[in-house]
Amino acid sequence: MATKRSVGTLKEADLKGKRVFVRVDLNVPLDDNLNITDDTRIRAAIPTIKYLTGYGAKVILSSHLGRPKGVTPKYSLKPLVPRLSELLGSEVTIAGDSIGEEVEKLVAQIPEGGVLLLENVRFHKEEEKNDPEFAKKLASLADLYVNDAFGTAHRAHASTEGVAKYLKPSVAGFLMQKELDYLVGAVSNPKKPFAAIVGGSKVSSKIGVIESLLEKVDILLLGGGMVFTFYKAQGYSVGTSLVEEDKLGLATSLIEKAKAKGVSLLLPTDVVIADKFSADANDKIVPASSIPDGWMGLDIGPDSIKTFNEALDKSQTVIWNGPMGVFEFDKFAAGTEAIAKKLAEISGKGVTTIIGGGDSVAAVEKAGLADKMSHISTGGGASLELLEGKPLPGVLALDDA
Ligand SMILES: Nc1ncnc2c1ncn2[C@@H]1O[C@H](COP(=O)(O)OP(=O)(O)OP(=O)(O)O)[C@@H](O)[C@H]1O
Ligand SMILES: O=C(O)[C@H](O)COP(=O)(O)O
Repeated sequence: MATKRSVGTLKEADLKGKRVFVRVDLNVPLDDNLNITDDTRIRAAIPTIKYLTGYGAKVILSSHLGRPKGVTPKYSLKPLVPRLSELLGSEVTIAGDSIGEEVEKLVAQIPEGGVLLLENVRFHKEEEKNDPEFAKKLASLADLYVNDAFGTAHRAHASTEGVAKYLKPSVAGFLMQKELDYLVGAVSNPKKPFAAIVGGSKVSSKIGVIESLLEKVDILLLGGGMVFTFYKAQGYSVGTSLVEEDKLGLATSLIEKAKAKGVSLLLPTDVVIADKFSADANDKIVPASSIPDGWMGLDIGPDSIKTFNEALDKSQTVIWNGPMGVFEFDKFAAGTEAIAKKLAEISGKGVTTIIGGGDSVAAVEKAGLADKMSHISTGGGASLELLEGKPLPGVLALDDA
């Protein structure tokens, strides 16, 4: 069963004076000094919280951070409090735990329109086990449940799935709804022609998404490290490029499947190659069919960019997952940047452009083009699973619309 798109949403009448348990995904990157290096997920959580406080609800926020094994100070949510308070325009209180007497006392003290942030919910091993008793304890804190943690919706954990069984109504927040509108709505009912761009390092991690997209798209553009497995399967020499030897047959069958479905599958025609995997490697551009021994492909070349751009100019809906090359190294970032620029340009002409999480989002942000896209997903793994057509437990657990 694919994930449903229509879930119950927030209704103002239910809110005044109510205690609302809001699961958000505040799993943001922190540096060694615990400074937030990208606050996108905090900003994305704000509209739902503001809506709830604006209608006089008492908001209990819950999130995980990282993958702690037990209570681990470096995974505390405390460093997030100043930024969260600043963005909300009001002081957020943090509890020392997510269940227990102290938490219950703090919940009882939340004023109408106030926000209490519970400590990292993964400090309890019962969270990831989706332990029903733990879920019941979380549920007992509140009158209703809002799940706005799209980035964690692929996890069936106590605060993302279990709690919805014990707390009604259980509804989606605005971020969750927006993600579903784009990643389920636009993809299942796209304006055509519909193009997908899939890149990233390995074909093995994108098989599901490629197979699922082949059922829906008119054009499929492939880039990144995975293309060398496709080249090798076609008999090209690929030098020392990334190749998954056990996926050669799969690459051939994906090419055949595209043909059978009438999908225009475009592989890069030229590549930027390097003599080592390094930012200061020597580089040159060669046709895809002639990568010399000892060299590896690290980006798509200018001819491929031109062909990909022409295909994108014909499209009305575009979804992008995975960079075209090793964009972390400036020398091999041009292909990824070119795609980001083209998508920004066609977005301005009314084309729906969806960036499906993970490294492609980082690349779009690095290029300063994030606000030009129709939708940038806050979920890496979650958006990939959704695009693969897998049900998301955190969404399935919510009430129907
Ligand atoms: N030609 C290449 N050779 C080796 N690595 C590559 C190549 N092209 C891209 N990559 C690497 O692929 C990585 C991204 O791959 P991944 O499959 O994780 O993409 P993603 O789906 O966008 O990210 P995430 O897994 O975070 O959602 C980048 O770190 C990039 O450097
Ligand atoms: O960053 C993510 O993808 C989400 O916050 C989920 O985190 P997890 O992979 O540790 O479950």
